[in-house]
Amino acid sequence: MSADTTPSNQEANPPVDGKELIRFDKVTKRFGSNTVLDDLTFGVDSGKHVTLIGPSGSGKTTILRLLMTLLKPDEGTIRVNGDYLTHEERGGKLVPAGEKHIREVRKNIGMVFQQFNLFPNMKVLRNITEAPVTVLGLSKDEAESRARDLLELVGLTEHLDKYPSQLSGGQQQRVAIARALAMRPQVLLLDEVTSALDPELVAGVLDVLRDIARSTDITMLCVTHEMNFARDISDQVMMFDEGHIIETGSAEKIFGDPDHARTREFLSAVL
Ligand SMILES: Nc1ncnc2c1ncn2[C@@H]1O[C@H](COP(=O)(O)OP(=O)(O)OP(=O)(O)O)[C@@H](O)[C@H]1O
Repeated sequence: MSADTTPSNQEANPPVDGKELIRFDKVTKRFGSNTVLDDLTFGVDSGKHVTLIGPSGSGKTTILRLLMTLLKPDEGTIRVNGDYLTHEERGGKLVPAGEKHIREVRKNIGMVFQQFNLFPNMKVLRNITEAPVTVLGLSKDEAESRARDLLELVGLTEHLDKYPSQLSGGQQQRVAIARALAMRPQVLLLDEVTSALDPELVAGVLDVLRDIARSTDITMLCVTHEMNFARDISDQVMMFDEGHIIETGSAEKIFGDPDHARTREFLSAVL
């Protein structure tokens, strides 16, 4: 990692607003000569539902992948709940984070992908209990009780004994949502979770997510092309274009009366 990615030691115990859960500070991400995120700074408050919108290739998924530590920023820092994702404090100094630190921070973050990524050789119940048992150290009984509650929430109680291949895409995606929530993360990242579904299965998955947004205090970061869904659940919408957030505001503001011409152009193409 280059020196300029290391925050100054003065920032080792940064004053993080009690309500702020996620903070990107001057984050730049490049793939070769392609600068995908350019000196990006933003924060997300705890409990908020934030939707990232913008043209294809504008860097939305890259934000989620950075938060999952599937990618590392070339410059800048990312904090979740005050903890640096890519650095840790050792002997009063901030140094590049080790695997253990990254695993700890990651426990706070759940992600649901476009492809459901379930374990094909495990039944539904085990798909949901596996990580709580192996990563969090829950007993099998505790994990199963948590999984049963979540299966009820996503409307799949009667399918707990099936393999993923015996379920529809929409049902598999609802299992993936339950699996992410079983870790009780503070943040749920949703990356185009309905894009791979047949159109008739989309509504069921979005309804489950609407329910979760309404009934839990989880912080959500959502990349979606489903603009009606975005309008329904979002406390805040961020419009991305070429690696920058060009406009952000309430769903009412962004969908109803955006300031930026690029936002109007984008929305008129997708709405
Ligand atoms: N692993 C990678 N290697 C090289 N380039 C990448 C990689 N991942 C993403 N990119 C590039 O980064 C840019 C931003 O991609 P990203 O997936 O974040 O965009 P997006 O806004 O989510 O787009 P979409 O709406 O199409 O999913 C694109 O130009 C993409 O080709």
